[in-house]
Amino acid sequence: MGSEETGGAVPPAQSIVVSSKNPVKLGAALDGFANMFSKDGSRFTVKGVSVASGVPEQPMTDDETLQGALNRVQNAREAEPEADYWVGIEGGVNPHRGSLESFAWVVVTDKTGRTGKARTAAFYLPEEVAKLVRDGMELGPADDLVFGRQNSKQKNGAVGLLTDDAVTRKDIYVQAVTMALIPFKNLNLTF
Ligand SMILES: O=P(O)(O)OP(=O)(O)OP(=O)(O)OC[C@H]1O[C@@H](n2cnc3c(O)ncnc32)[C@H](O)[C@@H]1O
Repeated sequence: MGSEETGGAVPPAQSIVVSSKNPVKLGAALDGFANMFSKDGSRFTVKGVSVASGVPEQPMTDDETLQGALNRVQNAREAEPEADYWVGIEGGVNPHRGSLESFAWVVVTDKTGRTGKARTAAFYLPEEVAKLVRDGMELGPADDLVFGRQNSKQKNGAVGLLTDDAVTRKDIYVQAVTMALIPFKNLNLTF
């Protein structure tokens, strides 16, 4: 029975602030929260803010990438203190057995300080892209150069280009946002 039928008030939407203006990250945050909480009847709004990551534009290790996501959450909270949740998403690469793997870290925090972290699935970059990144180019522009695209980082991303959209950048980010919300779904457990 819906709340209108019972005469109950519809609970207000909860606000999510994402520390980026990249539509891939905003869409992934909204879909991740909906995956985890829409069955509970929760509704969400999302807003993006541009904040510093505090790490290089192209994080080059797993730890640097996680640090960027943590810094973004902190900076988003300072910029928009009235939100219910803050989400930091940082894309990065990491050297692995002679190749470069690509992935992102997601960090979510709420007003109480409860925090969840998750890493996306990782995939290996082709040498044509990896060489440009090792030489100092960001992954987004390197993809655009190798694949002849424009602003692919705000569209299907490297993984979308490499899989012909069987898996997109947003797909792997949605899954990681959902997993980063595990501590918010299991309030009786310790994380
Ligand atoms: O505006 P922001 O939030 O910074 O969004 P961004 O797309 O630039 O993303 P990041 O700073 O998190 O990522 C650092 C760089 O790595 C790139 N990157 C990371 N993961 C990627 C992916 O899956 N596909 C394409 N580019 C990716 C990204 O485009 C940047 O050039």
